Amino acid sequence: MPAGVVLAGGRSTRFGEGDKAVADLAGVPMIRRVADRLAPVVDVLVVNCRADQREAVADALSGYDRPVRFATDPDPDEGPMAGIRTGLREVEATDAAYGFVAACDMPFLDPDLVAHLFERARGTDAAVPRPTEWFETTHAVYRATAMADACDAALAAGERRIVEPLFELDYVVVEGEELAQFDAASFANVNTREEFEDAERRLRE
Ligand SMILES: Nc1nc2c(ncn2[C@@H]2O[C@H](COP(=O)(O)OP(=O)(O)OP(=O)(O)O)[C@@H](O)[C@H]2O)c(=O)[nH]1
Ligand SMILES: [Mg+2]
Repeated sequence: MPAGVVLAGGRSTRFGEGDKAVADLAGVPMIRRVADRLAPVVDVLVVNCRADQREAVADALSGYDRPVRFATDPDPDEGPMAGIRTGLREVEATDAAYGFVAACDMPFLDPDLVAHLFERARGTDAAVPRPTEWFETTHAVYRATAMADACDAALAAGERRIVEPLFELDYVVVEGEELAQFDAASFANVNTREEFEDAERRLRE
């Protein structure tokens, strides 16, 4: 019974006016697009956001196909690693052992790739794609307890890079040919207005 975790606790500073999580992207709030792409492959969705975002996010997700649980960081603005920790703690409160963690700004997520990551994570602590030289740590499956514990330790040590807790885990990397069978757009994320408009054009094609 896997879970999805959507990180939405950021301030969208590059985006500018408004919260990109709930911005209307070609007729659908961006976070709803992410949630809809996850619906076929998760049983429950955890949304990590600040308390002041919750009402707008709940609106954006109203009528969603899966149960939605909100998870709010004890302190806001501690960065995405804190969001992963908080989201995965909420996953622990469900009967899911694993969570797929995604940023709220990835409207082209490939559900087949997410399903594949769940499969590859089985028996390990994480399955992380590496389409380039970088690990896609906000597009990865984690064993909830293992990663949440590792994030807590990293945060306590003042570390902010998400690869640091990952490197404490027993993880598999999905790359090369194995990754090539899936849609590379899955990793596309929207930070600026320009990227937002590009995504709109693509969705309207
Ligand atoms: N919980 C939590 N999540 C965060 C934080 N900062 C970023 N995120 C989330 O992490 C993901 C990737 O972050 P960014 O793409 O940088 O988003 P952002 O920080 O809102 O945007 P910028 O202000 O332009 O950097 C997004 O889904 C954000 O919502 C934070 O301080 N706390
Ligand atoms: Mg940021």
